[in-house]
Amino acid sequence: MEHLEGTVENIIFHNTDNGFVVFKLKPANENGTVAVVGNMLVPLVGEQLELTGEWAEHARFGRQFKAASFKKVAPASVKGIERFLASGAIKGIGPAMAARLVKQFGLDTLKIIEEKPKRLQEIEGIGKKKAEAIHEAYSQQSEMHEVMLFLEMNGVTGAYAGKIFTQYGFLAISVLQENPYRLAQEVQGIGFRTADQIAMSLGLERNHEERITAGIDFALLQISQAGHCCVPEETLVQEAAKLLLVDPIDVARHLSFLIQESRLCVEDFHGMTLIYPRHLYYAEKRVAERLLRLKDRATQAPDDDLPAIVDGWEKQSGITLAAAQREAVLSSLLHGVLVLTGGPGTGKTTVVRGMLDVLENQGFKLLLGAPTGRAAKRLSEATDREAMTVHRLLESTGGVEGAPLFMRNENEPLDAEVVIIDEVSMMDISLMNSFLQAIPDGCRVILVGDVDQLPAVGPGSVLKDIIRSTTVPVVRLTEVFRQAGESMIVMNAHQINRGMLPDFKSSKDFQFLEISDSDAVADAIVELCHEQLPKEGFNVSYDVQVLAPMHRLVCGVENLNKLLQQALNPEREGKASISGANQVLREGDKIMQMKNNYTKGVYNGDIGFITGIQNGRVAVRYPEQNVIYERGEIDELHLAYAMSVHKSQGSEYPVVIMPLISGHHIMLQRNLLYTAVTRAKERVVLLGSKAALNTALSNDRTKRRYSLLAERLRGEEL
Ligand SMILES: Nc1ncnc2c1ncn2[C@@H]1O[C@H](COP(=O)(O)OP(=O)(O)OP(=O)(O)O)[C@@H](O)[C@H]1O
Repeated sequence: MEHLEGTVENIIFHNTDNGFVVFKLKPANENGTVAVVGNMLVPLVGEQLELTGEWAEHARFGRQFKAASFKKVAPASVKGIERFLASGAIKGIGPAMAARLVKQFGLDTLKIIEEKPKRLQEIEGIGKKKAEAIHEAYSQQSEMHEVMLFLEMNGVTGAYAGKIFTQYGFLAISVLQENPYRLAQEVQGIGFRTADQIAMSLGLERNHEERITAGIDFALLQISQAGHCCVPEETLVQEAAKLLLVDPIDVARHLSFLIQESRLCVEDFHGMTLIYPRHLYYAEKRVAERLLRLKDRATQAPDDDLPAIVDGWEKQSGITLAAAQREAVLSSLLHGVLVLTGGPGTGKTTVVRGMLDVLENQGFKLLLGAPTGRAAKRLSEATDREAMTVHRLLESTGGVEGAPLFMRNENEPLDAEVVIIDEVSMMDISLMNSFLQAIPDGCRVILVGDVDQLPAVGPGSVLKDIIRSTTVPVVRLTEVFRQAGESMIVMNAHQINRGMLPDFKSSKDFQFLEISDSDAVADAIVELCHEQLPKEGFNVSYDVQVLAPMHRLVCGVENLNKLLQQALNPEREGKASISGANQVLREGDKIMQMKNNYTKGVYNGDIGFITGIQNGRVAVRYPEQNVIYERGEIDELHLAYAMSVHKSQGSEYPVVIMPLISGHHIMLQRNLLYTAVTRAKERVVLLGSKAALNTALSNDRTKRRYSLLAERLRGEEL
């Protein structure tokens, strides 16, 4: 790290969203100026700064100083003070007035403005009112700078300082002194680790109770991000102690306190103490309560000869239902809650169509939904009826990640007598809770999904737990109705689901390209996308999806995206681009929205294309709408030439390409491969080693997620 001291000459560029600023600095004891870049509150012209950072060579702008942190030095010379005041920093003082002020008060000018504003009236043109106004404006400026200085001194640099100041304004110092961990809860973009770093530099004790609380919260957050609703007490204590570097006994003691205060929830189950974050505890409990209530409350169908209704439908549609399929349609007429599960080609769609027809015939008002836009679209196409995302169904009105706001809830329930949701394996416990709260008593709920798919990204294994509980009617379709010749993908998906080697020989619809070296696998994927598939008539942007088991390594999502971007949408004169976290986004790129943004109406997993980039703003075209992202929001976007299998859930693509390499062994699981393969409609190309394929096939130890939904549904003593 190097130091640089000097006076700010002028501001060249300033981005208000992320605090990025470029300015010219005149170094002390040197002629000329240098360019400084960094993330910080915009300095004032004439201000003297002490910067720490490093010199760098910019391809277009040449040598510049990249400032990591800065410290303000009060202008020490009369000239410095005059420049500072002349810069317009203080409302009411321009260059002429600045000159008069320093002429009169010299080095004491700032002190007089601050402490003896009455004396300002000694200057011609300054009356009582104006003197007060100058004093006021200066105090405000200095207060802000005091906050910035305080943050700087405590190791909070650039963008963070800006965010903290934006959130708390002049209260920032007291918030930080009281409980710096509030930042993790209240300031977007600041997590536990940053807040902890600030707290440590403020001298907070390792064992401080706010620190331990924050550590426990963070450990719980990580655990829920791994898919669990709750966690055994010992695991939580160990995790938090490791994170905080404190004695587990202290964590355990504090945990008991948090439970006593009802800030966390607890459940004892077979001698095991399970800890829940409050929202997940209530979500799980209410999902169970609601399902049990709705189960037996369905309004009866007007006709009572139910088998005759199904017979009538078979005749009219020309389809003879298999026994399980028939049972499913009948059950939809009988029960308040019904689960329909089965793999590809087992007739789920056929059965749903049957259910819709018979229920509609009985006069029931129906609604259809699915957790993602893509899945809703497919459901709508397959049933010739309107289908919406669950978020739209519930009339999402914003809110933030983890705390969405829905217009539809127990007070304002959905106007429906039957609601059918497809791809339910993707619904986490929170969304299921919001959904069930909006179902009026008497309304039927039909949950359709493939329980062998990967579970939801969010916490819980709702579909699996409901089935496991055996308290809700479940129809499981196992017979495959597609012929081998008709679809090798479906046949092979079932082979994979049974842990058996797929058939790669019979059709080019399902290929395995054996390549042992990871770099060669990555190259082959690019070649397929860039050369071969387009030659065969595929539109790679729309028809082909590369899925990877992991983010890391040569064949991980990140690297494949870089390689594919280079090949499919290379840099070109006149094509605008913008740098984000670990990626460059370019006009024409295929991108994915990475989290639910309720305000913009774009959701985790939505795919779009960048249509323009201007002044740090990115325009994206989604199938349903165009959306503008401000500079500070572009981290919500990620290149999507390649994506993780998890993110592909609920979508289907003509062609799926997936690397299978040993380096990804921790992620190679049967349900991951099964989920990937079942995304494809026309062709699957797997590339990699047989060993990796075998690992994926044989590993069916899908990690059990901690949840007590099944037990609650069974009414077990907890
Ligand atoms: N009882 C049946 N008799 C004859 N054909 C059937 C029957 N049930 C389903 N099929 C046929 O089997 C194929 C798969 O059915 P369907 O699309 O309903 O299954 P699915 O479970 O929704 O599959 P996917 O998830 O792959 O779309 C379709 O061509 C359908 O017409």
